[in-house]
Amino acid sequence: MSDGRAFQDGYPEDVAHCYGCGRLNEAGIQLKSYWDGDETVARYTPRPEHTAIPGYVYGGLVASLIDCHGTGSAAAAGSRVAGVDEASEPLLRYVTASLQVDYLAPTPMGVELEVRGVIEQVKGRKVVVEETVSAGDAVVARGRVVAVQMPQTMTPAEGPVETRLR
Ligand SMILES: CCCCCCCCCC(=O)SCCNC(=O)CCNC(=O)[C@H](O)C(C)(C)COP(=O)(O)OP(=O)(O)OC[C@H]1O[C@@H](n2cnc3c(N)ncnc32)[C@H](O)[C@@H]1OP(=O)(O)O
Repeated sequence: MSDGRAFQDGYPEDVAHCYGCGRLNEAGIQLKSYWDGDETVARYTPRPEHTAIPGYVYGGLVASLIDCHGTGSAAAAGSRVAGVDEASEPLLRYVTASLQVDYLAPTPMGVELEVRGVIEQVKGRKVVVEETVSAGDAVVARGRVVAVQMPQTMTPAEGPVETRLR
């Protein structure tokens, strides 16, 4: 895994509040994604409140990991193509247009999950990312995210962060 700045640490401050990946959302997951060669990777250990049935992870959490690793991977890949310095400059902003998830096996609690992304396409404002979620040697979910660069019209809400997070 790459050292250095996570993709999400490169999000501009006014869009760093996402529940899944915003570094400024103290109640959130704060997922961190990195390059690993041509692929992308994130690791996360679910918390007790992410339980579906005792011992197993809620599918919505698995979907969130795929969602936010996908948009993070899109931000990194799209920014790279656009010539943004990923180590120091703010990354381009991408939002989820489409999120597909296939649950292949129950996801156990108490295990660090690994999310891997492969950049399938960078085309104009769109990036497509294919992903897997693994628990140890077992692939527990597959996913696909279509991310689109945030339109200029989708501006962050005004007011203090506490208000915007409500
Ligand atoms: C870096 C900071 C990032 C911080 C945010 C992290 C976000 C974390 C993940 C999220 O939770 S984001 C919140 C959930 N997502 C939204 O609220 C997005 C709501 N949807 C929209 O605002 C618009 O539909 C969207 C911006 C996604 C697309 O509208 P556009 O008018 O900009 O897209 P356009 O029609 O120009 O299409 C651009 C390309 O995307 C494709 N596309 C658009 N919507 C699609 C869709 N739903 N499925 C598949 N492809 C889609 C479209 O076909 C086209 O591909 P091609 O260039 O190949 O023709």
